[in-house]
Amino acid sequence: MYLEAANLAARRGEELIFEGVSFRLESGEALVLTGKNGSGKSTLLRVVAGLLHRERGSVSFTDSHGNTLRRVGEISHYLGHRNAMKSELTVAENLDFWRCFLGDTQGGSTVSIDEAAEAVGLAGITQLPFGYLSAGQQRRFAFAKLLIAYRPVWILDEPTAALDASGDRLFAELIEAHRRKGGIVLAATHQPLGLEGAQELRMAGFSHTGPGVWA
Ligand SMILES: Nc1ncnc2c1ncn2[C@@H]1O[C@H](COP(=O)(O)OP(=O)(O)OP(=O)(O)O)[C@@H](O)[C@H]1O
Repeated sequence: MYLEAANLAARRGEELIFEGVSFRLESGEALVLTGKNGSGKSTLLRVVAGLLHRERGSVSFTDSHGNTLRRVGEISHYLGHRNAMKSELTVAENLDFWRCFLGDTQGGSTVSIDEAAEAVGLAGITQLPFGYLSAGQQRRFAFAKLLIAYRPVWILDEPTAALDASGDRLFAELIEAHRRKGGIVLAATHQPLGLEGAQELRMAGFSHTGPGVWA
């Protein structure tokens, strides 16, 4: 499997945010987007996920023969700045909603809601309303969403925001486990995620971004 972006450009309002962005990730690979506030990391993630219109270029998910498998939005998890959970529903109700909504994509394994809670270090509190939880606990359960429905591509925007040191390590281990099973990861971050052999794409805003942006 390959996740490929070719010559992408995106606009927010009247402004061209970046252009000429290309990358190609194979099963098991990770690409980390870095760069200052406003440099376009979230915009690029949302364009790849199909949540924002692209000005130019293409995004594809293909097999080794170049055949398009599915649209990227259908085979990816997108974890944005916001957790996309309802405060008044319990954690279990939120995760159950997401599992039904996302369905399952062939080719991988999933875990139960209780197992996902345990995997993010929060077993036993899934009956609490999501809104009762601390910011770090909420982020952990937002991440649990990635474990209950299989998607080969994980698109993560500041995944470790609000986490303590043990949460950082936990998320890194979960991401690495996903990669070992052939998953692909695209993540924006301001702090090192500690991902083995990850490539880096430094976003520099429109004036500097071009085909030679690989660090
Ligand atoms: N809805 C919007 N309408 C217009 N401009 C926007 C909108 N959202 C973002 N922008 C602009 O797009 C540019 C890139 O924003 P983006 O959120 O992609 O940056 P970022 O690198 O993810 O920043 P941060 O590190 O702060 O999260 C910024 O200049 C921002 O002001």
